[in-house]
Amino acid sequence: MNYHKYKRQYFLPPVKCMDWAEKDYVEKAPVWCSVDLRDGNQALVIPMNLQQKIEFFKLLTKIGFKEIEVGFPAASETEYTFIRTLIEEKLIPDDVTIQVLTQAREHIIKKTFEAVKGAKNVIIHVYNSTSLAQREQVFKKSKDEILKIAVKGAQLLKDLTEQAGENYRFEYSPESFTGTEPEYALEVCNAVLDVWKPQSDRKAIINLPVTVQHSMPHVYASQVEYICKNIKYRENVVISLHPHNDRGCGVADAEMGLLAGADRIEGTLFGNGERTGNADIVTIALNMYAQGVCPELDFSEMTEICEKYEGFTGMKINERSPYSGELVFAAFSGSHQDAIAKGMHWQEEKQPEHWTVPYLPIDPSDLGRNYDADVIRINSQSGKGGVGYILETKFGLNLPPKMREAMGYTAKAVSDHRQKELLPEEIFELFKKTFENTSSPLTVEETHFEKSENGVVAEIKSSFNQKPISVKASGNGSLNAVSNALKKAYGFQYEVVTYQEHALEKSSHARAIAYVGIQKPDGALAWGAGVHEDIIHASIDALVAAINNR
Ligand SMILES: CC(=O)SCCNC(=O)CCNC(=O)[C@H](O)C(C)(C)COP(=O)(O)OP(=O)(O)OC[C@H]1O[C@@H](n2cnc3c(N)ncnc32)[C@H](O)[C@@H]1OP(=O)(O)O
Ligand SMILES: CC(C)C(=O)C(=O)O
Ligand SMILES: [Mg+2]
Repeated sequence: MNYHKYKRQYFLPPVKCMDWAEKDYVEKAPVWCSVDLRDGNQALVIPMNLQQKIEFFKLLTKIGFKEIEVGFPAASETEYTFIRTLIEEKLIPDDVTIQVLTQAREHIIKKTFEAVKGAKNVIIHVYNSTSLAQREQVFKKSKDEILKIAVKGAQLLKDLTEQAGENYRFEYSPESFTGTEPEYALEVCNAVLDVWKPQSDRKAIINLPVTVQHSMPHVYASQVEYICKNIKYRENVVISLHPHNDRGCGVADAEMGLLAGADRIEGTLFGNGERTGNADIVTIALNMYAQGVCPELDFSEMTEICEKYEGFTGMKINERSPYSGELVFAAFSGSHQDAIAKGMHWQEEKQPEHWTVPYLPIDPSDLGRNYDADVIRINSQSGKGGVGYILETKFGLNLPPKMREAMGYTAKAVSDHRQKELLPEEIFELFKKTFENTSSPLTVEETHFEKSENGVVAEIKSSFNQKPISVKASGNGSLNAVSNALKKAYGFQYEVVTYQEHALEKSSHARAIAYVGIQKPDGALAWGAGVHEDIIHASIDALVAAINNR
């Protein structure tokens, strides 16, 4: 591959800007602006239709966005009609500002103003490209000429707003900022601001787009910090970021840009957007949330948000997409399941107010996700912790620790053999099939007990490999007496080393489950379980099943 073909296309600020490095997390939510609805930015193969856009807009307001870029009205009839519909049908909540994008060209700006007539809160966003590549190759204009395009556009926005007697807010983007010399981008932005003369009650937005990502995030942070420190009217200017994701660093650019002093983020749900997408607002917001900072957006109904988003856009959320993907809370590997199950118990008992459960950066239930379905999932990588957790939480079975281990290996082997995940019901069936076998080769058909001086005498009718036998033996309890009778009848050699029981249901007719572990002369363990309303019956079934499992 011919890497000589490429060179770095970004420019560092003329002075070192590193204050961002002193901060380690984003301390407060930025102003969020969703750019999910502008077709040019979304680059969907089939752009959304009017109804889908309206529903998407409603979803965005429900999540809590207060600024929403609703389109580029001069770009297409659908975008124009959508904006008109929002306004004419009064679908814009009073506390939501719509934003519209326009090139710095007179007829396009005029069409944009027509589109927003009658709207209460509007941001008119004007842009032109300032990068070296675009100046040389596309516009074929000098720095001064490019600056004049921006200033002319800014002036027209101001004039048309005054003529309309409106109070629209303005945004300017030096498009391709990341390929622009920072001092030149600053000069252009300052020239635009000199036209607008922003006030505290009508701040201007200067948006620094990562139109194409050319550098590591810390370079962008330095560029942003340079603009923040040197822009005129800083107190009346909102510094906004619009990172795309070409190097896979859209979220990192947004976060580091905020550390560098920015106030606002333009991005999209799940990082959709042209080419590799925009900064993913879901991730940025929930990264904050996971560090105890209120993101001021509500993703508590994530499953519904995902379904709607996929329906509107026709895009698919990747299973590994942070916080939202189907698999992002799933733990398959045994040690992780073990740690999560223990962590959740610890959380409940010791620290309900703070979440530190291993492997789960946030509590899945905060996003409406379900522990049973989403977290502990069983395949060949799973172990006793996960299998035990499923049996306990879904089916009320609290296995002795060593039996959990045996069940864990059984489930793992089946999953490995079938090369598929085992669902909770399949695990339960496997448990019953493996540990509740009271029919072959040993069966116990009848038991009678009498109290004796030292305990109990059991008389049993049983058969082993279809050979029936009746035998009597004593023991210190019923199970011990039956066990002694079976040893006497068939010469079995084992010791009962574990016996555990618990109720399965809460009613007065509750069935009980008994677990029996026996140890063979070679030290190996075998396990059985029995379920019955009578606990003695349950324990004998468990013993028989353990013997059958030797
Ligand atoms: C990174 C971004 O997301 S930028 C925004 C992306 N675009 C959108 O979202 C909307 C989609 N765009 C469109 O549909 C079309 O470009 C339209 C409707 C806006 C304009 O269409 P047209 O005028 O027919 O064509 P086109 O955009 O190719 O025009 C190019 C001309 O505009 C000039 N131009 C391009 N951008 C700008 C700008 N921001 N400001 C001023 N002039 C510009 C070009 O230099 C070129 O000039 P020339 O005719 O002298 O060569
Ligand atoms: C119009 C601008 C902000 C844009 O979408 C980009 O540069 O990516
Ligand atoms: Mg963009």
